[in-house]
Amino acid sequence: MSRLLIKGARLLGAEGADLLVEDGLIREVGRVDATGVDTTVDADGLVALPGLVDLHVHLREPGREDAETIATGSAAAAAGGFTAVFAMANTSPVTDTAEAAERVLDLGAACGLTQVVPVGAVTKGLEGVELAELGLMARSRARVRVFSDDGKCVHDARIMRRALEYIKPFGGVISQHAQDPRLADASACCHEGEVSGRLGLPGWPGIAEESIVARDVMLARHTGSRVHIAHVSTAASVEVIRWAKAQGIEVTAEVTPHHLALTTDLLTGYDPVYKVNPPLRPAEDVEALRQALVDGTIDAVATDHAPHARHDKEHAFVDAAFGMLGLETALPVVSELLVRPGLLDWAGVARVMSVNPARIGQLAGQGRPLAAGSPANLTLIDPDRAVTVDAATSRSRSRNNPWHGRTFTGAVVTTVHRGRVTHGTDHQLTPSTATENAL
Ligand SMILES: NC(=O)N[C@@H](CC(=O)O)C(=O)O
Ligand SMILES: [Zn+2]
Ligand SMILES: [Zn+2]
Repeated sequence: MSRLLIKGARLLGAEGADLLVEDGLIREVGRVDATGVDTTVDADGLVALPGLVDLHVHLREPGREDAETIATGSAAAAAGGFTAVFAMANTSPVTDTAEAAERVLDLGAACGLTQVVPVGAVTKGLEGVELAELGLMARSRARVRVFSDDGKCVHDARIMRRALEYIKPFGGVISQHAQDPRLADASACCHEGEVSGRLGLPGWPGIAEESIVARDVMLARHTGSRVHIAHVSTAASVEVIRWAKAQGIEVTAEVTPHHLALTTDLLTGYDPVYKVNPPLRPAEDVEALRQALVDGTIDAVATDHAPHARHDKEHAFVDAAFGMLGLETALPVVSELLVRPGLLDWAGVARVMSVNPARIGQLAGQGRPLAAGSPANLTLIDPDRAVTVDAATSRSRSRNNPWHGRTFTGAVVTTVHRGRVTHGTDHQLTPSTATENAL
């Protein structure tokens, strides 16, 4: 059995410690004797976090392998420090059956770079009319717990209510893409306000999100079941979620790195790389989202990694596809934006990027403390390393990266998934068996 030694990592709340990894588990933490070890990772000065977990990615397989595959998306995830990702159901065909979910699970396992967890559709074909096979997906080998029609809103209140009732017995959760299709239709592509007026772009008003968030927290209260709000983007959505949590309603929420950092005025150049759903919002919303993440109203950072092929993205703004890449840049953005200014410490990052998303998505082997007996899913971070984003070197098959050319301080150095190094700088590993482990 291969034995991996991680030497001198900064564990949360502690100084340098060694971690001995064997058979996919953390065996020892503290001062570890290096004899009989196959590979050593020098983690001097690096922060060790439980492996990052992303509740919201689009891997495009099956159906749009020209934009991303489970293999390229998994590689991007590993490079970004993620040991688990939830793959949204808006593929072609849609993940709306047990077989489809198992296929995604198996393709992910075959890659072995990160845990690929299929999200099940709420409605057949994401059409919003008939419930998908929620129970069969839950009972399948894929053990689906997160259901979402993401890309579309479950806008019919009766369907949403039935879905919440159905998933309650097995502790499932509905991740809602909150967009009232009447208040923000398919053409809406810019925050409705001064900028959309000036640019002549169809407006996507905050109320289209907030009204669904308000309805869904009431449905969660009524059913006693769990709702998760995907990519929250406005201050008023945050207010509703804060109120709902104070009532004890079972609601959780995520925010993307781009909604924490980027604002509407970036659209003035009509660059489609900034076209995303929900749209980038004004600075007041961005500020409210940061505060909500820091005070726990928003539980998690999720990337909504949304790769698109050039021929879908490089169009006039109104015609381009919605979405941007996120897996490889999430940790650097969070480090730069929240950790360096002192808004969040590394324990806070572990909470919003690992512990909470693992809990929301019901993943037993993820988001666990780095202690003896835990599965060896972990991420080593250099908090002082500067990285300049180069869209051309992405592991993703797509290039729609809104951070191209930006420099962030804080970088993922090594990712360990089930005891194997899935991402790492070669020179960090001792030469003897480095190649065997460094995929
Ligand atoms: N976020 C996006 O702009 N696009 C997502 C769909 C979604 O998350 O709603 C996609 O699938 O491309
Ligand atoms: Zn969405
Ligand atoms: Zn999405």
